[in-house]
Amino acid sequence: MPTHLEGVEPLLNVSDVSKQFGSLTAVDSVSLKVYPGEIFALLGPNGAGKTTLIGCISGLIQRFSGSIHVGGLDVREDYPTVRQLVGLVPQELNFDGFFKARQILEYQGGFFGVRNYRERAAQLLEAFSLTSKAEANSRWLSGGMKRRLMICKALVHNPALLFLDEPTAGVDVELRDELWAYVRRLRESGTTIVLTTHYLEEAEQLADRIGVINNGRLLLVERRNELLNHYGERWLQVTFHRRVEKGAFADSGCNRVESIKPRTCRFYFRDSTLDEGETPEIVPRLLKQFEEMGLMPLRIEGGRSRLEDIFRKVIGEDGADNGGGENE
Ligand SMILES: Nc1ncnc2c1ncn2[C@@H]1O[C@H](COP(=O)(O)OP(=O)(O)OP(=O)(O)O)[C@@H](O)[C@H]1O
Repeated sequence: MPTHLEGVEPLLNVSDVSKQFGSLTAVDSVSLKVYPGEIFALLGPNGAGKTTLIGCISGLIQRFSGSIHVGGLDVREDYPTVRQLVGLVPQELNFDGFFKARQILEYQGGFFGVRNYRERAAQLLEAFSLTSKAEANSRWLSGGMKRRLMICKALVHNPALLFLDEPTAGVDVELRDELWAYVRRLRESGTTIVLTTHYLEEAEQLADRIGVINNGRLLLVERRNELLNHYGERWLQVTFHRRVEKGAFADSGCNRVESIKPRTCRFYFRDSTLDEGETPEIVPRLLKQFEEMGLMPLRIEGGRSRLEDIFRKVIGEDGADNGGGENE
């Protein structure tokens, strides 16, 4: 459990859930807790089991083993109540393009028994900058507007927990940034969000915690910064005034050293500083070593591994554990 959430009841509690499709195990013994107010990203390659897991949680899939509770209620035994707590934005369009944007939201409100469904629809159209399109046939909306309308539709009944399945799949950079801004605003207004994504940058930008899923198994769940620090490395790339072999740095104390060019080496090290601006303690030691070796650094650049590198590492380790190696 994240330390800042100790004592807080999880909004979503998935316990040892498995789902088979014939001989295929799409979700394999997954346990997961999501706490109120979080953005949780479920990260995994195609076919990892993300959509199936969301289907089990949101009630679309009823036959699975294990248990799932939302707000303390069992998703199968208390389905009608749980359905009111959950909103789902699927990957594909889920409205009839011949209805107007306003109608889609009002009908959805009616379906969920929202008393003031007209006001609610108008409020959502306003919040998602769709008021001017309220009376437009939804099939004529732009791709970004359609995505926003799908989010509105999932929010009509004011769910506590919102699932976004691949919210920015196939959208351009501008629209992606716009959708991210909406997701952040939703969280600020108190909605707990679980999103699935292939886009590592999306998880890196939005999520408080990240779960990595592969072949139906949840391989790890960590706070974003901890994940970066645990699996990630920082590096320092130094261009010297003369050629130098990476072997010359065997005693540098780094995890590894790479030769980038004849005069340029990259030094990788683990670092526990969370703050990007902090200088890791190995840096002054390296600089001293360069001086002792008579090496003059002409150019120094720094960076840290991105979530993408980490994802490859975790999935690669999983492949190795399973005797695979496809991802290595
Ligand atoms: N109704 C179904 N019948 C049979 N197999 C299914 C069914 N739904 C999903 N699967 C299989 O279960 C596995 C997990 O699929 P799922 O859609 O959950 O993956 P995903 O992580 O959401 O993938 P993507 O990122 O491509 O959407 C896949 O091998 C898929 O083919």
